[in-house]
Parts: sequence; C-alpha cells; structure tokens
Amino acid sequence: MIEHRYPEFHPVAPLPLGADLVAALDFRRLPKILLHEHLDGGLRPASIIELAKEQGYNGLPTDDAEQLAMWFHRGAQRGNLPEYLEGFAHTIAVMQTKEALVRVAYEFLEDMAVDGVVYAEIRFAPVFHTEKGLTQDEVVEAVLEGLERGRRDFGVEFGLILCAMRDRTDSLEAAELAIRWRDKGVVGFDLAGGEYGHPPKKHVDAFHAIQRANFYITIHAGEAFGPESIWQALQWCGAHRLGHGTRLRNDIEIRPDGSLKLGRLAQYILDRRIPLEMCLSSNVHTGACASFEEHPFALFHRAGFRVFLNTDDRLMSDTEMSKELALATRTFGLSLVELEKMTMNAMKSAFVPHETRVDLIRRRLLPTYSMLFAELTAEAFAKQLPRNPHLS
Ligand SMILES: O=c1[nH]cnc2c1ncn2[C@H]1C[C@H](O)[C@@H](CO)O1
Ligand SMILES: [Zn+2]
Repeated sequence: MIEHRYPEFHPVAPLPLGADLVAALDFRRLPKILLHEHLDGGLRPASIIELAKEQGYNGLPTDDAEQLAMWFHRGAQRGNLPEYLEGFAHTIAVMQTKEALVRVAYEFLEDMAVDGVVYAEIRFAPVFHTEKGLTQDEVVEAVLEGLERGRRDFGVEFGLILCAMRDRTDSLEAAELAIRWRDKGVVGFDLAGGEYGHPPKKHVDAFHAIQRANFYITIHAGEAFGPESIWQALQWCGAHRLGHGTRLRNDIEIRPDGSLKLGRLAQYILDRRIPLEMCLSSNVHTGACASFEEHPFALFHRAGFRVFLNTDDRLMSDTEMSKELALATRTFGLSLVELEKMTMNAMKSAFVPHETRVDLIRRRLLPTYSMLFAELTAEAFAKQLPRNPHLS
C-alpha cells in the first residue's frame, strides 16, 4: 500500500518554487518514464556507421557520425510525416542481423539510463527486420535479449511494444506475434506509419485479436490526421492509449472568456482518463504543430487530461527525455508539481502489471521527487533570507 499520495505527500508543495529555480534544474536528475519511443528512431549515429560496415550496407549519406546525426535531423524537419519517416530506411537497413538488434536494444537502455529514464516502453515493427533471413520471432527474441542485458547492466525497466504498419495488410500477423511474446517482455501492440489515408479501422481484425487476448493497445492517432482518426482508434479498435492525440485540439473550443467547450470525443477522453502520449519536438518536426508555443500539451494538461511527454524518435528529432521536459518547462512555465504529476500520469498508463507500476512509483519516483522538492525549497528559502528583517 502506498502511504503517501500526490499532492499531500509533499508538505512543501504550497511554497512558491519559482519557475527560475525549476528551469535551472538538471533535468537528467528527474526520474522519468518514457512510453513512446521507436527502437529504429533512437540509434546512436556512430553505431549506425559501424553496423552499416558490418552488414555491408552502402546507402548511408556520410560516414561521419556528427554529419549523419545532422542529416537525420535535417531530413526530419520538413514539416510532414511522410518525409519525417524517410530516414527510417537507413536505420532499418542496419538492423537486419541478430547481433545488430541485440546491440541496438542494449545501447537503447544504456542511453535511457544516462537520460534518467527508469522505465521505458520501446516500440518497433518486426516485419521490417527480416531482409537477411531472420524470422519475425527471431527478431523479437534478439531485441528482447538486448533489452534484458540492458536491464541487468543499467537498471532500467522496460516493456516492448510491437507495431503493425498502417499501410500494410499484415497487421493480424503482427498482433498474433505480439500475443505470442506477451509473457516474455512484450507488453502491447501499436499501429504506426503514415496516418493520412490509412484509417485505423482497416486493421480492426488485428485489434479484435488483441482485445480477445485481454492484451494492450496503443495507436498513433491525431498526429497527421484529425479527430476522426482518434475516434476510430478508440471506438473501432479499442485503444487503451493514444500515440500523440495532438489534433484532439480540433475538438476543443476556447470561448472568449477563456473557458473550454469540449466536443463529445474530447469529453470522453477526459472522462475515461485515456492517456495521451505527447511528443513536442516530433510534432513540430512533422508539422502536427506550427511551433512549441502553439502545441496543445499545456492546454490538455491544465484541462485535466491524462497527458505526459515522450521523445518519439530521439535520433530524427535530436532529443531525449531531459530535453523534452526542459523544453516544456521553459515554454509553458511548468512547476515541479506539474512535472511530477505528468510523470505519475505516465507511470499509471504503462502496460506493465499494476503491482510493477506501484512498485516503481514507491521505489523510483516518490523518493527522488521528495528529495528534489526539499532541495528546491531550501534554495527558495535561501533566496528569501536577505529580505527577512529579523535576520538582518
Ligand atoms: O511519429 C511517428 N508516427 C508514425 N509512425 C512513426 C513515427 N515514428 C516512427 N514511426 C514508424 C517508422 C518506424 O519504422 C515504425 C516502427 O517503429 O514506426
Ligand atoms: Zn511514434
């Protein structure tokens, strides 16, 4: 049982911890939960170059790691999802052997540890990794081996999500693969790829298979298409979480007095506590939002939606969790209470069993957050001291 619950747990919470103090935090110190990140969107540039040599892949635009990172980032910032996705041809090309998959998965968790992530859900589409003869089961086995080793060496907990691709016709096979591996590290099923012209309901058979197995669903929706896509993800396909959900903004009206008028879909998502896996940098890069300032994350958050931040594709979007949290804090003036609330939202929304979530909250999130609250409070008091006439 958890004795202390947000927000009463923090006796110091009512003290005004100035935005300047929070913004000055080293965000890598915050314990973080990451639920939306693609394995093939988070490789290290130097590893891509080495893996390309090992596997005889000659298609990379450069063999200089720094240049390659910039190349991926430039390509991803063209303001639309199809072009954002073009870079994946190269990362996928170097993830075609067991050794490469183990390595990429292992390094992924090492990078998570450096970023301060304590639990990560990682997703990828096994069907893309069979070009050199691996079966999809061997692909999943290799990725899980790398992740298991990473968990042992770096102490980062993980869950693996398998993606079906929305422009393909084999989503049922992908769903069956996810179900086969569910007790060995796979925690859920996703639908990814170009959203425009590929509605979720085309894949309803796959989602029904997942539902019949009492398994878990997240779907990319509301990233490059509007509320209709979100509605289908929820009401046709039974999504438990939404990847992005950014365009739910179109179902919310801000009245002249600043109050909100929610459409039926937005109200349903709010009431049912449907988690929204929001990705600030990726959304600006794909053109889902014109700028960080215009991103609806803060609106959703302050209206009470269950939102939290994610990286999506660290390589393409040149980001990490610490950067996304710093960016959100600067752009929207988030307090430490809000950062903690968001992290709790993410942990509550994870696809691992309830006991694991409670355990991570107790062991990894609450102790570090209470320490940070104490530290910031001490700093706030110290700043006030010279102005206290009784102490002068
Ligand atoms: O932001 C995204 N939206 C839709 N699909 C995406 C996004 N980032 C990556 N993907 C695709 C490309 C990958 O090859 C695939 C599986 O990770 O998922
Ligand atoms: Zn994504």
